[in-house]
Amino acid sequence: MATFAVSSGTINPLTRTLPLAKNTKPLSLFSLSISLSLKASKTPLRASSMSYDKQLAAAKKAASLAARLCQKVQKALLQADVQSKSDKSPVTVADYGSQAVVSVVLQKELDSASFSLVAEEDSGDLRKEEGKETLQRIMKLVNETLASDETYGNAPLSEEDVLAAIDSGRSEGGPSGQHWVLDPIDGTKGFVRGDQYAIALALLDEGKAVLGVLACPNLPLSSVASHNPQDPQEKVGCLFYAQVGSGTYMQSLDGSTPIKVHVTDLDNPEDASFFESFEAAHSLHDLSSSIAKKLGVKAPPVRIDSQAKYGALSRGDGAIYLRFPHKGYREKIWDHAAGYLVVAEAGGVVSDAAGNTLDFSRGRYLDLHEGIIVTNQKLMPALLKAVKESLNEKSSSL
Ligand SMILES: Nc1ncnc2c1ncn2[C@@H]1O[C@H](COP(=O)(O)O)[C@@H](OP(=O)(O)O)[C@H]1O
Ligand SMILES: [Mg+2]
Ligand SMILES: [Mg+2]
Ligand SMILES: [Mg+2]
Repeated sequence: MATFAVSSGTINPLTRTLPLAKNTKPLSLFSLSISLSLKASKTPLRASSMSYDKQLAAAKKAASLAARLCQKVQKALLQADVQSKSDKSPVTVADYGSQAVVSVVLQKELDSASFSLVAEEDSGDLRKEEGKETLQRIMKLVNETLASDETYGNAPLSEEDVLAAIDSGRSEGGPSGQHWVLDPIDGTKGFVRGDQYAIALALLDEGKAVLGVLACPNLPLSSVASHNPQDPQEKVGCLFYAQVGSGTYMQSLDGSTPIKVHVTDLDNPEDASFFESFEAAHSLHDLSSSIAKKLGVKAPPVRIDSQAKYGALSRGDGAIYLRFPHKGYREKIWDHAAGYLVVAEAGGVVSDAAGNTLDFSRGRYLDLHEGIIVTNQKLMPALLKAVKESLNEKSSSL
């Protein structure tokens, strides 16, 4: 299979040839390859106890276990060679299973009395007669996954427990109190293709994102830009996490020493590269091209699925992320909350096309002015200008 899937000036360096993350090399090798390729400093975690430390530890554990479940399903899916889009059942199983695992872990680790979760999936279809078999499969997967962690080994969940765990994600969120925000598999289409996906978990406090965790099982530990999927030595599986005011860290999903990451400090757009959705249905590729051209960006777009784009940008793999959904689409908070904080704490800026910061306090939807743009502080003024000009040209040509 090709190392790079190149089509019409586009690079997708992360094809399905990526191996799934496994327990592999000693930690020192991870640290070496990461620090060489990312030029990121190895910084010890802050010793002082922050107010969200306990929630962060629970969120990392929850996302890592959910990633384990997803990896298992994706592996089976690819081996069985049934990744046609018409066969949605394995995806459904992984989406629900991941949501149940995260919900259970958070409630076990934290005070469940005040637990509020805004999550993508609900159990409606699983409670129907035709959902019975799927529910059985999910229950088995969830129990196997929880049992793989020694702390949860001996109390298997019933079908009703699994349904309740999934449905705990029905919170509406909002501007007051604390709410977890979960996308159990972001980038479902990438997941089915064997490409990128993420488990994205954030915590909102009084409407603001205060924690962001992104588990990206297929993302290389080294930069996407230098990634060679045909190199069997190259490791994949990243866990990004950010706590408000404390920066962004990345470690291997297998548990290497965390390193602090930063967005690129590029100030010349000619040297920048930009990310966008792999799926043209999710973002207007033509509009991104026009913006990039105005800015003077020379490199072709890097198209990858899911909030792995935010993770990759937070460590400087690329400088810009452009997302312009088709008219009428309403963004959801779980598609951006975790990625937003991961980038913001790494020194980046995330805004809508008018330069407004994202507002996660309005419930399940993220209402904004046309599109989401992400870059570093130096490039943002020029990017906003290019976006404005391109949008004006687009509307005057209609
Ligand atoms: N028509 C559309 N326009 C924009 N985003 C869409 C869309 N249809 C689905 N999406 C969202 O795009 C997300 C994936 O983003 P990306 O293109 O960056 O991989 C999906 O998340 P899920 O896969 O969790 O459903 C979904 O929420
Ligand atoms: Mg999503
Ligand atoms: Mg999803
Ligand atoms: Mg979805």
